[in-house]
Amino acid sequence: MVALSEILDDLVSDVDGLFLFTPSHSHYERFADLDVPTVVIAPENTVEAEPFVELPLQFQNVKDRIRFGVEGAMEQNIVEAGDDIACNVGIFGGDPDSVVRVRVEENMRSGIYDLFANSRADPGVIRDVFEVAIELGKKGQKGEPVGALFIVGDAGNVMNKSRPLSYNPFEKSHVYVGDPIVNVMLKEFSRLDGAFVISDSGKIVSAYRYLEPSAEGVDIPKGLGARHMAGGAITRDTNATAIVLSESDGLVRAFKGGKMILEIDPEDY
Ligand SMILES: Nc1ncnc2c1ncn2[C@@H]1O[C@H](COP(=O)(O)OP(=O)(O)OP(=O)(O)O)[C@@H](O)[C@H]1O
Ligand SMILES: [Mn+2]
Repeated sequence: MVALSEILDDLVSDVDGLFLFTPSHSHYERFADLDVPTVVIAPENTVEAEPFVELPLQFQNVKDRIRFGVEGAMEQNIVEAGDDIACNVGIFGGDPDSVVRVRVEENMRSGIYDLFANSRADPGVIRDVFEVAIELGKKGQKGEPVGALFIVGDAGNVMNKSRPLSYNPFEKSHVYVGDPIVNVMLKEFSRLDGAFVISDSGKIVSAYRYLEPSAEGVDIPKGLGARHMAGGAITRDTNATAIVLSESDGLVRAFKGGKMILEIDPEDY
């Protein structure tokens, strides 16, 4: 007879680190005297862990969640290419229920961490816009699916590469994304054409912008239409990040540097 734990031991043997995703206090404490470095990846550092990587969204796709943690830890020089790590994540529900062994490699970088942490706009602004797009994707506009295009950061350059489709309802206002009232306004205006332009600090600069970026060298998945092309392309032409809700498939996608970085289904959030 062989004990199961002996065989599964391979999964964690000789790892260079343990990544704990959103552990409870008691779960975290069990690893206090561990002989390998422990990194906590969570929305908030409630366990006061060091090192810690802040998770802006509870990515439902486990690969996205792990990539975010690994890329964040690479950025903080906690791990490097060639390291093997064990990731303790919760797949069904919040509590960690699984162990995934990952070899850290430079070419596994998807840009998911960079998208939130190192965009022109503040990380909180990127997260707030994601939240609006997710909410809009879940509920639609009066029950009907709706699309929306948010161009976040580097607003001066974005304005220079776009033109108004209609009068700008945000012309003289000083309103910021993340404010619940503003989120209601964004949802209301999403029924109409064009893009929202949002500044680095989250100020809504304009609605109804028709983007006119050069689409040269833009690498976006086939099958996506003009909204996604324009959103993707403006992120190559400027330092903005684009967050796009598709009316046709209901997914939220993010583009940076002319590339699609992340794709999520609002129904999972
Ligand atoms: N260059 C652009 N700038 C701003 N908005 C645009 C631009 N091109 C298209 N749109 C907006 O996107 C809407 C949908 O266009 P289209 O169906 O071609 O895009 P799509 O990428 O297929 O998006 P969806 O998945 O939502 O259908 C248009 O009605 C328009 O409001
Ligand atoms: Mn379409």
